[in-house]
Amino acid sequence: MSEANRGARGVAPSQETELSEANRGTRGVAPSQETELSEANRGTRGVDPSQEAEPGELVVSGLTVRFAGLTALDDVDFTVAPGSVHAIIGPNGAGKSTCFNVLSGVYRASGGSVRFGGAELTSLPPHRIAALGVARTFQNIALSRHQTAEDNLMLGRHRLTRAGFASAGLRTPWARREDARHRARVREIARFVGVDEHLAAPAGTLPYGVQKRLELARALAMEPRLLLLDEPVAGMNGGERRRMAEVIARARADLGLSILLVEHDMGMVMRLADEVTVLDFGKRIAGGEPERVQRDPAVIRAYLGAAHEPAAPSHGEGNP
Ligand SMILES: Nc1ncnc2c1ncn2[C@@H]1O[C@H](COP(=O)(O)OP(=O)(O)OP(=O)(O)O)[C@@H](O)[C@H]1O
Repeated sequence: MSEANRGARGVAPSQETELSEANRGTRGVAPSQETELSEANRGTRGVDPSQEAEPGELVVSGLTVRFAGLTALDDVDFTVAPGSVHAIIGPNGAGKSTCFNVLSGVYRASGGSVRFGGAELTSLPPHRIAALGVARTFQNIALSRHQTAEDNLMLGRHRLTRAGFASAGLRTPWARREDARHRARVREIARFVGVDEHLAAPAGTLPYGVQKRLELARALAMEPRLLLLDEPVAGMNGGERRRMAEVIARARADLGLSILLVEHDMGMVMRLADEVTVLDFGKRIAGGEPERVQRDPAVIRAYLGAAHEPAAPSHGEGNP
């Protein structure tokens, strides 16, 4: 698959090497980052070492989220293997976005655990989770519309920037060199995602499909190890979908990222995912390889049920 990809996209090998080299260079090598990472790793709060996730592995166990009387996630388990694409699917209101919001620190879990590598994420705020190498995109585009595409990508590099506010503001030579380094990397990522020709344009003026790829580029600009993509092709036309799918496949193949994907487009899921977790009314009802999950009677029932309901069923009352 990776060979086929390489053939199809026509990226010169030198460019590819440069990208992965640069990626290796920036990812987790700066001493300040290392310290932060290992500190978070150390803060594993007395968990049995035998339950430690492998490096880069995401282990979700017993994850439960309650909102006043409504159980949005109910004892959900799944594991994302390092370097794999894992999709979370399910009818509307199944709990997919809630799951993402817990993983990225936006929502607090009511119970259960989310471990990434050695770190427990459920007690960490979003910026600490991002510092561990978890980046996300949103269902609705969340770019800074009036800033240029390039500046939006530079925002993604914020946590990797070591120049303090004062030296950056005073434009010391050191801060200028750092800025140039980040801008070079941003251009490289923009090329990788295919938005480099739009870098000077205000983000809000760009076509929808380009904005969605720009969001992905901003997440990549954080040099993540795990990418959370919330409906990356929602609202796109066929051509844009294919292009996005290709970029996601390359992010896994060339950058070695783990990718967790929430997506309604089953074609995308079948094409991209190594493994699928199916949620319905907050519960995990099936999981495994896409081909098998697609034929699972519980999954078919969940989707047909949703399609045949006059309105989305309410979770509140009947849920345990
Ligand atoms: N902040 C919140 N407060 C109260 N209820 C919420 C909140 N966020 C989500 N919910 C509820 O939790 C349930 C799961 O919602 P969620 O958005 O996670 O589902 P989803 O699978 O992402 O749906 P969709 O495919 O429509 O985006 C829904 O019943 C939703 O109304």
